[in-house]
Amino acid sequence: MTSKKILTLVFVKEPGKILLGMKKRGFGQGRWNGFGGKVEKGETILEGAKRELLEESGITANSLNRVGLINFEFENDPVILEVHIFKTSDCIGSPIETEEMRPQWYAEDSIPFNQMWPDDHLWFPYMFSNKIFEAYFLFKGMDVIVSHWIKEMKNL
Ligand SMILES: Cc1cc(-c2ccco2)c2oc(N)nc2c1
Repeated sequence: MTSKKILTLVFVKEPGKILLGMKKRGFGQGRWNGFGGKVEKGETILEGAKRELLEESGITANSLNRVGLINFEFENDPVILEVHIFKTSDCIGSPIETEEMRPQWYAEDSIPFNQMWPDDHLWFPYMFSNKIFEAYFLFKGMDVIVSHWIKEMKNL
């Protein structure tokens, strides 16, 4: 019997560069990623994404664009992570380090994929080319992708 945990990921974009955060503790610690986390009771997924971006980076998004939906499954784990991916270039504030994340800008052509989740290099091209996508990844542990698919969508 599987269950779903809904999470968000927000990527802040400026021409030619992307803001990533080094996760300082908890799930995904030691990897660069977007900003996000759980969706709380009583908030929409969009509201949760904006809240997590502000909490983790100090940045306020005036608007977010939905770019992808990824389901992550782990072998021998009934909880599937349903991760809603957003992108924004319409923000207020400069990134600050928080307890959760250490922010850093990266040029689009020098993203530290070797210090990120192993799926990222597979779907980042969809995000950069403004292709809305849906994806599924089956993990064995935290580092090995057993199987996956990615498909471009007209909308989510
Ligand atoms: C298995 C997995 C989980 C996440 C995640 C957790 C919280 C938000 O996202 C990932 O994020 C990325 N980029 N790859 C990921 C793989």
